[in-house]
Amino acid sequence: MEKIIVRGGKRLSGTVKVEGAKNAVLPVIAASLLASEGKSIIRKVPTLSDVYTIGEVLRHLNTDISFEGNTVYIDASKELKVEAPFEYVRKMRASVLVMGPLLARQGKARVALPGGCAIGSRPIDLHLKGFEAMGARVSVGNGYIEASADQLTGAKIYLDFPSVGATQNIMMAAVLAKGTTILENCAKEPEIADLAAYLNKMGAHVRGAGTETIIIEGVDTLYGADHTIMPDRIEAGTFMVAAAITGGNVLIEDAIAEHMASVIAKLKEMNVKVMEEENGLRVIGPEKLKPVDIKTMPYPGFPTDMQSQMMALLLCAEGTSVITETVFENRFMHVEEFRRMNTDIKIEGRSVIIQGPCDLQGAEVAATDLRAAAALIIAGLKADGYTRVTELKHLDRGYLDFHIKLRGLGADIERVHEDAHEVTYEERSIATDLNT
Ligand SMILES: CC(=O)N[C@H]1[C@@H](OP(=O)(O)OP(=O)(O)OC[C@H]2O[C@@H](n3ccc(=O)[nH]c3=O)[C@H](O)[C@@H]2O)O[C@H](CO)[C@@H](O)[C@@H]1O
Ligand SMILES: C=C(OP(=O)(O)O)C(=O)O
Repeated sequence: MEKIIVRGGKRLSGTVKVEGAKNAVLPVIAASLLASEGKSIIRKVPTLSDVYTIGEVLRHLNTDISFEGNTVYIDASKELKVEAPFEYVRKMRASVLVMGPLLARQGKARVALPGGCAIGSRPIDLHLKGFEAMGARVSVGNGYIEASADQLTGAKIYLDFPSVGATQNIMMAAVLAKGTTILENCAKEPEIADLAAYLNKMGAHVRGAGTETIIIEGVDTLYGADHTIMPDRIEAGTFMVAAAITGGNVLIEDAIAEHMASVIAKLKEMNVKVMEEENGLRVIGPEKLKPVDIKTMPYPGFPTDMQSQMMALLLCAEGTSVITETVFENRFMHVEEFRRMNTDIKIEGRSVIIQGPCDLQGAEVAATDLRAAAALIIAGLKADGYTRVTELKHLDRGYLDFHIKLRGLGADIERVHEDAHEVTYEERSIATDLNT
């Protein structure tokens, strides 16, 4: 078993660069299945375990995919298989994003039901309703969802909730449908606009991505395209919180302020200085943090993917803060782990009440999801003594070289095997690299 061991008390300073966004690259790689001609080149790809998993799914579906550093080459021109088995979907629910492209291109998709996960039940009914509205027959049986249609047709679709995944899956189905699709109340996350930009480079006609109405005119054929993935706004936000909790001074290179307005607003309300510089955002942590209330919401609201990291920061604020989680039904599993670090947190329904400032103490804690992993490490940066964080498979889904980047900023942190030798970058790459 691997652990990250962090000894609190160091102020972070220096520069850290963010990777391409995990939540942008997964749908973009899935969308590459739509190209029946030509090859795609995807740049600034973070080499995370989730990215290798979607790569395995594409290989299984009969595409040629290869990784060279941060660039991925995809040739999906051969006849595709249509089934994404449970072994992949179980590892990563975003595997369901191959459903829209397969249905659009092959007229059929069979994908294992994703089931719940550590943050809630996460159904995909809105994805399926969208496919049905475009004329697909959808059935569920033996743990699989099957959808088929000789030719999808454009439709007017209203999403009951602005689901990120449903917006992406329906968009990817609609680009090859006959006629026009109008998708209303859709998700407005920057990752949706990134996907639309890639689809348009492939020859699609998508307008309005990033607003609540997306209009898609179907085309007959899509082609491979060259696309650079947007910077990861959640990784950027995570380092902003890490800088703030240590009273540090850190430049987060490639962070885009426009993508992070809600996070920046809350940090400023807490007395953290956030300044836009030419190549990123500078964050300077204050002597004393002010408490704030936070409610997670779809974009441009406060992101649920920053909720646990902000909880770590609010533990150090002078007074009472309330966090309300409205996006996922059960994303407070990390509270029990924070309690092991001498904190005062109460859960009331969908809210937590945090009484700060806590005298954080290092402890052995287990990551419950990928953002919780980062949040526990961040708390460890401030805690007295050693914090040992286990279940690092979650961290590796979403953060590349997290401890190495923190150490570059001055943190006292290492990643070790149970037998206590430090895990090198090469060892981890060998363990996850699809090409070996
Ligand atoms: C790979 C990726 O990009 N993951 C992100 C994506 O997940 P994901 O696309 O799964 O998130 P959604 O926006 O779809 O889910 C939000 C809420 O809608 C519900 N829902 C969703 C679809 C559906 O058909 N029915 C339904 O009820 C979900 O259970 C959840 O409560 O957006 C989330 C919300 O910003 C982020 O936390 C995830 O990091
Ligand atoms: C919840 C997340 O991802 P996923 O939807 O892939 O589980 C996340 O990125 O915080």
